[in-house]
Amino acid sequence: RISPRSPFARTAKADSNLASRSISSDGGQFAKSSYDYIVVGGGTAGLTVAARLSQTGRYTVGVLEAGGSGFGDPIVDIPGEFGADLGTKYDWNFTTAAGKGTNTGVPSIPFHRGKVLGGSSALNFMVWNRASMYEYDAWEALGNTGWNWKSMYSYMKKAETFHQPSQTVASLFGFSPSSFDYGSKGPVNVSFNKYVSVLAQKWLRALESLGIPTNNHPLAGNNVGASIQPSDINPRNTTRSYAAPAYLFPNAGRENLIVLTGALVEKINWSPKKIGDKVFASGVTFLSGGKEYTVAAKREVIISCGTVKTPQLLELSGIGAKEILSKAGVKVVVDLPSVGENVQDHGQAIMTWERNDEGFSLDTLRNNATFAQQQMALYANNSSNPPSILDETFPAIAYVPLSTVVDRATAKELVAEAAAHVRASKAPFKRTLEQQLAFLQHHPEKVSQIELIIADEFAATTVAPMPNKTYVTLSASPQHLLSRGSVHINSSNASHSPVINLNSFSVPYDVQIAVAGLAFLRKIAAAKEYAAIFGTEVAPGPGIDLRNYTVGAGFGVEYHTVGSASMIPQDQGGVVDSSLKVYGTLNVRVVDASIIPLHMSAHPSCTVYGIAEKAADIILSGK
Ligand SMILES: Cc1cc2nc3c(=O)[nH]c(=O)nc-3n(C[C@H](O)[C@H](O)[C@H](O)COP(=O)(O)OP(=O)(O)OC[C@H]3O[C@@H](n4cnc5c(N)ncnc54)[C@H](O)[C@@H]3O)c2cc1C
Repeated sequence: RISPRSPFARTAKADSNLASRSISSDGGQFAKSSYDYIVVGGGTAGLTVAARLSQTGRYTVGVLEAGGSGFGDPIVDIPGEFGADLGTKYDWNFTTAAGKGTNTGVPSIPFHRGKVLGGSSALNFMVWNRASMYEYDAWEALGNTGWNWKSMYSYMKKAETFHQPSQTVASLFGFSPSSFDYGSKGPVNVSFNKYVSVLAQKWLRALESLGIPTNNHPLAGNNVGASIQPSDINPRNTTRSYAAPAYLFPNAGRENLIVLTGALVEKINWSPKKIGDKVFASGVTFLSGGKEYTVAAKREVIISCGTVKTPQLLELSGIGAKEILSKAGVKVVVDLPSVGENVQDHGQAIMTWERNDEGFSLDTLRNNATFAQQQMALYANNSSNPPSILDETFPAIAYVPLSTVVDRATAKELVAEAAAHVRASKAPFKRTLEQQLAFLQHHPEKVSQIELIIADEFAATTVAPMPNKTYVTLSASPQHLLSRGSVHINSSNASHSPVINLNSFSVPYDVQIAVAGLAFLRKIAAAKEYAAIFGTEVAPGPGIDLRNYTVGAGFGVEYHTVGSASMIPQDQGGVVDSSLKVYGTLNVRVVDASIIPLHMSAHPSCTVYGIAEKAADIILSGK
């Protein structure tokens, strides 16, 4: 199935690039060469760093990706199909561990990660945004010179090309973006939805009526307030602009960039030579077509497997806590106890209502086959008048401080509770908690604690949608949980999933924030702008205890996992240094969302591209 508007459906050049030897599934052929850089994982960060390293022409780059290509598949390409590729062959289909200890009762949930060229950028919901400047500056304050807002802003801009919305779209949203806030020459296309739902049209006014100011520059270093946000969508053909079409397909003809799909890397191989007590990677071992191969790296091995598989690969290669490795039967190469620790995600609690208005929503695609066909025809024609509902994602978002969702006295009590937790914490990551506390104490109105989103569809997990009904969903997502989770191996087999312990609500403070956010959603539902739209609340529904719902049946996360190979000084619990080199190694780096030491109030993909852009410059500068 090829999407009617696949970015490359009609370009002979791209087809010949794809057919060229640059992208293949022939493991034997791939292993015949050695590469200056081997990049493990052809996902968001992996394809970015591979494209930039090969761009110079000086180096050969070999990328090993476990998944295949989603090239032209409508469930990947069509924005309004977001979510349709979850649970498919493009997904690792992990499951989280059920909560234990103080987290008891939090259920195990499906945990999605991309297993496809482009990785999770092919699966995500295309929200394109950045956190506040304070949150990036906190990475530098943790001991990472040069990792600050100024630098990250320029690298995030380097990754993107911004497209202005049409006048009609801008006036429907009630918002005119400034192109100065964005980049103009990068591979990822960033634009505003062409289809503007009635919910999004009323968003800014509804939130203003609740005291949340409109922010017209949410991607320029201050994200607090209600805003209309862009998505990583190519407006020329309204297709997802993700790492594969942005960084790989246009460069797939490069002789020095070779990509192997269907290749599961099992471990890093070590040279017998050491320098001091540091080990040197000679290459990797991988499985392809049922056979095992080794391939040599002349300069470096770069791990870009994402927050779940990166710590797994490090541990399978002998880098990790010796107790965990020994238990799984893996020989210790570098005893680095922080691998797989410091895992952070954004929690997510949602409320769904039946709609009283007669309008369409994304639910109508499910309810009405004629409507679905009409919308697909509009989509295939790239119609802008009227636009197709399949052009829609999630433009209406707000980032808010604690003072929005609780009164001043409660906010003060919550900050005191957070401070007590941080003071008592003995975790090696105490400094990350202290930085987090500084957000609450020193920048209470400038660093957002909760994200609010409105969605034009049913999204509840505790009940099923009724046929022929349409729905509206609101979500509240705590952005700075104090809880920390882990990802570790319990087997030496690379095909087995690691144990994902999100541990999301193990600190009572986190539960209170999530519940306060959830309760605030009812205020949005009651805003006069939405009076004609919001009907009966179907989830959680009247009478359901919000706390039990948040940590029980309604538990969810935003799949924004970071931190499992944190960039922090080694004596404070780090896995990589500020040049992204793994401690104890001479030539292994991690380049992906795992290195983020402290979570931010943003959807991470824009930041991950920025990290990979910066990493390429660090590597090329010889650091
Ligand atoms: C459902 C969902 C919704 C999301 N929504 C948004 C959103 O709207 N906006 C946003 O900004 N972010 C969103 N995110 C998060 C964002 O997509 C990720 O943070 C980001 O893409 C992670 O990039 P990465 O490079 O770290 O990992 P990935 O992009 O996941 O790349 C890792 C790659 O490594 C490969 N790999 C792993 N192990 C191996 C191995 N052993 N051998 C070979 N290959 C391997 C994988 O198959 C994958 O291709 C969402 C994520 C999900 C899952």
